Amino acid sequence: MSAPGSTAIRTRGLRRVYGGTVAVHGLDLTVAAGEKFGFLGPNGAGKSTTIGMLSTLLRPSGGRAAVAGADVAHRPDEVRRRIGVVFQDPSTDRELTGWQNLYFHGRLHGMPRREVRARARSLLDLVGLADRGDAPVGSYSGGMRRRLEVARALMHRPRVLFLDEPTTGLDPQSRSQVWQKLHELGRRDGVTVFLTTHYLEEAENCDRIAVMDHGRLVAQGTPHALKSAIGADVVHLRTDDDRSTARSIRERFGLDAEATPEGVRVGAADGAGWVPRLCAHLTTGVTSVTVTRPSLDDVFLHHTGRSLRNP
Ligand SMILES: Nc1ncnc2c1ncn2[C@@H]1O[C@H](COP(=O)(O)OP(=O)(O)OP(=O)(O)O)[C@@H](O)[C@H]1O
Repeated sequence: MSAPGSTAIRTRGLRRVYGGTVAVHGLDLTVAAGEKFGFLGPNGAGKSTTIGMLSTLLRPSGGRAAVAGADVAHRPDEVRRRIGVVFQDPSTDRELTGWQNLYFHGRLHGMPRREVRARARSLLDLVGLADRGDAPVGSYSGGMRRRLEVARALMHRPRVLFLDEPTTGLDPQSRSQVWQKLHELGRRDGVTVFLTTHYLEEAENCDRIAVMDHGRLVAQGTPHALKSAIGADVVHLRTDDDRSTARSIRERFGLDAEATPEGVRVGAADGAGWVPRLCAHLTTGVTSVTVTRPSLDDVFLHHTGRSLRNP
């Protein structure tokens, strides 16, 4: 549990070079405690390298990073005690039961037996595996194994959870189950979640997003702000009198409104927020309103030239 308003992750000029390749160029990132932070980028952008440095598996070539209050280069053991990590490839032991996987992880972290038992049961319950805890992991589905990995990463009560593509390869139902559990965790324990993903709906679920390309940060903000920044929403209206409605919108709001054969078309920065104000102003009858927003895929395409779905 972290104090509200505190910083969970802070990097300044963080850099990693592999031989002649600069994988991460001077990254400046600040993630608040309790945030769900999405780290997006095309293949090879430097996401895994960044997670590797933040989780102390890779030594930075330059710059600084502090995670859960400890410096990754100077106090890596402290960082490790305070974080949980779920990697792209499953790493739970298939021969052991779900409960045993959690138990051994807790013991490895020096937790007392009694606490480990109670915590393992409660986490199995949290991730919806209470009735399968005594079955070997080899008998689990992909989604169940993923949820077990999240539970295991949480055993030692980390303050920051790193998830590298936590739901890749899962069906939509398992993905939404994993997400539901992550939301519950955020609400219950205030754990900071830092994740990479290629799924739009997962990115939408984040409080804030950073987009990385070629080792550099190219955009960051809330999903809403990022979408608003790349262009206006389009508001379509069907009215009793499209011409006079379009004129009235232009005069009253100074927006680009046009009467078309399909109705009135208006460009507005925050369409959904503007429509109530519009309705309060209009004297003509409105029969329908549609607001079309730029998607996060549009944001990704705008900043990286590639689609998030097909990086
Ligand atoms: N061990 C390594 N040795 C040399 N180059 C590496 C190594 N690991 C990564 N790189 C290079 O560093 C850059 C960043 O790779 P990284 O794996 O961090 O990207 P990523 O955004 O996580 O990509 P993906 O979405 O494919 O996992 C790439 O150019 C990659 O080829």
